[in-house]
Amino acid sequence: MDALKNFDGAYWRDLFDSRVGKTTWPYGSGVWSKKEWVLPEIHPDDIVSAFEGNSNLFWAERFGKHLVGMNDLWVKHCGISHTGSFKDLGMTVLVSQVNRLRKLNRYPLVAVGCASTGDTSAALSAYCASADIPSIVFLPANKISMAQLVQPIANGAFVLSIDTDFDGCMKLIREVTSELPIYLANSLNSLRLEGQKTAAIEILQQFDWEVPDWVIIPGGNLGNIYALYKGFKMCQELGLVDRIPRLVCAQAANANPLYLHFKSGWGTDFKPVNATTTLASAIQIGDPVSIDRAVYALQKSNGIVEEATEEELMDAMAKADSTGMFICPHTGVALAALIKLRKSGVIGPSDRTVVVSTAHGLKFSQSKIDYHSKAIPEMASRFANPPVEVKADFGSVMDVLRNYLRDKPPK
Ligand SMILES: Cc1ncc(COP(=O)(O)O)c(C=O)c1O
Ligand SMILES: N[C@@H](CCOP(=O)(O)O)C(=O)O
Repeated sequence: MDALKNFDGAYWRDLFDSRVGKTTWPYGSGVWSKKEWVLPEIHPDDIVSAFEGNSNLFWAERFGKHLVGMNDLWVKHCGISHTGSFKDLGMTVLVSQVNRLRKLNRYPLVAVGCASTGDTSAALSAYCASADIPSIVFLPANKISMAQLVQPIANGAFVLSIDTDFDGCMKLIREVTSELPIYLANSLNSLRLEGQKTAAIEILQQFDWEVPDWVIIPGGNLGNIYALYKGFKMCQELGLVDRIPRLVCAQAANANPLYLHFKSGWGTDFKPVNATTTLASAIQIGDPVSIDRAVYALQKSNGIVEEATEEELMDAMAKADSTGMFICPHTGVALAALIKLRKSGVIGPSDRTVVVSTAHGLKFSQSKIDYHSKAIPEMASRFANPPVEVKADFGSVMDVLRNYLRDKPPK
């Protein structure tokens, strides 16, 4: 930081803005266009990048106006990315460093490994495959989506399907990487957070360096909420902006250890929980490795933790999709938290608010299929939009359409 402070805020703003939209290697990446803040020493030839980042900061006009009475609601689509989740931002940094270490031949690195609820393993396997580095992933059996599972398989990772949950996989990978020369790729490794923090810098850049009032992020292992905080804080400390947004971490009620800790007033000792099944499957985590980082970030940003039930998160996802988005259930958790915070008045109608969307909805399509076919037990699926089956003749089709159009007068 002292070295970075040799240059003022205007210098950094201009430097980062000058790289937007460029393909000069490696500055076409939303991560490596901030190389000096991420991993300054690495040579560009060692960088493993898919030009990740630079994701769409989408004005959620219709969801904002019609569902939460806001005109300044935005969704940062970090899931519109190479492997379909925000994990690419951190994985490019970690795999680049491993690539560099292997070339130095100083460390007996035989592979890179992670425990995963799906998206970390997808990102790790893709970036390792790109650099011809062996990858090993520990997955909780039958607890991730098919789309998530096929990614490491297709990318050539060594995939272990383990009869436990994510927390069990995380315990095992920590034990294994302390015994074997396998490099740990989970966000316990801070290299991941150095990449993920650039989403915060992008958000400020996309607002022309104006600071939003709120940023809402779904939380599981809790590395990302800290990474976003670090990105905002670096921008403040280096003079690019004069304040940071208030952060909200949104959790599934079925996997809500941070929420319970927050509601206890950040009581003396954090207690992990036994995370139970949630349709926001990627955050079914009861013993998050970055709990201390997340508490620090929330305390330093006057932050809040909210939770969402299964019905609340799925309804929020369905409503968001009905406004033209196609979000994952985890973004549904964040939007459900927003709805609650608007109802309680904590977030005001004119507050500029960003919801971080962490994965593409296509990775979790089965949950959407189940919702819209009303196949989720004990869930009303109020906004289900099932297809209408109709005989293949003109008369039957016209009858269905006349019925559908009857209460839709032309505008
Ligand atoms: C799609 C998705 N959203 C949100 C999260 C939560 O991120 P973190 O684990 O950094 O809290 C994860 C991973 O945990 C994820 O895969
Ligand atoms: N949801 C994550 C869980 C692991 O998170 P990490 O940031 O510690 O790798 C996943 O996609 O595996």
